[in-house]
Amino acid sequence: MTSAGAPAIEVRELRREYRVRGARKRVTALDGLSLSVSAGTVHGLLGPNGAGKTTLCKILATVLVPTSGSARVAGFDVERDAREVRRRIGLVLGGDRGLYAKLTARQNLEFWAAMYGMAGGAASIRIDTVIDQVGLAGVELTVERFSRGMKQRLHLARGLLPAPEVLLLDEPTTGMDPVSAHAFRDLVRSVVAAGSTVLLTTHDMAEAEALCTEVSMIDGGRLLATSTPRGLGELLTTYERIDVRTTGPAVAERVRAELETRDDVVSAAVHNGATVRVETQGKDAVGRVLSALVAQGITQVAVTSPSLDEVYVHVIGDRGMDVR
Ligand SMILES: Nc1ncnc2c1ncn2[C@@H]1O[C@H](COP(=O)(O)OP(=O)(O)OP(=O)(O)O)[C@@H](O)[C@H]1O
Repeated sequence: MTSAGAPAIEVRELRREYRVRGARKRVTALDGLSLSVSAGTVHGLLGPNGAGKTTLCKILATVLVPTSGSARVAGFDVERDAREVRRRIGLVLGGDRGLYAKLTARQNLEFWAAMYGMAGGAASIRIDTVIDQVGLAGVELTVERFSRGMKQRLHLARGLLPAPEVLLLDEPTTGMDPVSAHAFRDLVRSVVAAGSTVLLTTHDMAEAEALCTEVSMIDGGRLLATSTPRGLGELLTTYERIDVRTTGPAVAERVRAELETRDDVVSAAVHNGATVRVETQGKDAVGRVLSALVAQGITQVAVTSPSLDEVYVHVIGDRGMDVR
């Protein structure tokens, strides 16, 4: 295993162009991307369609080579040490790709185990373990009769089969119902608790917020920002939000007008007649505004931070959004 705290993934100035058949110009999928993922964490890659997320996963999995730049996984270079990288990763692309419809989950896994060079009793034990881990034990159906969620779990089982140090998950919960997605996230947490590192691409801000230690936002093949989900909110602006409950519209309007004149208040607006929504900005602004409210006898307040989807809209815009 990569030692805790050391980068499990290190990407430097990564560039990947695609030649498009019939067209003269090339598509730049990755445009000088640099990124570092600490071992033992879940790192989210968030970005709209075409941002370059899948291309990055494929390069890290040694399926594609970079046009320029470098990438290391578990300390090994994806080009020079591709074999070493392959022994340490699991790639889960999702969808129907790579699943054998006429086989059961176990038969699919037996096939892949053979592909990984696993054989005999050790392979059988490992298959039992991963089938159990993803909740497919006892399912005798062939894959053609699987739900979307079951297929995703089988994909994950395949990714887990070689007990990877680094697991690359490309939109693993797309199309899953909320219950399956919740169970899937618990499973990812257990994989990380057991010592692996997970890189997860997603359009789903709620997923990134629930699961990721850090999130990188990418767009146009470039890194826009990396931070904790909460830190990204602070990076955008240091604001926090206070919802002030008043006794009625007249009081709400008076409170709004007073707050609006303050330097540490970005905006104050009346919602639903009696609630004033206040956006504050700056260090300790919330504390000062709360003190001013209490001095006026107002104590019904709730303080919240911006959610990741609000940050996403500010940083990237509303392209490719999938806010659930
Ligand atoms: N095989 C290919 N040939 C030509 N262009 C490609 C190829 N694969 C990807 N691209 C282009 O490269 C860019 C990045 O695509 P990529 O699939 O990596 O993005 P993504 O962030 O994973 O998008 P999505 O969320 O839609 O999966 C896009 O402009 C895409 O059209």
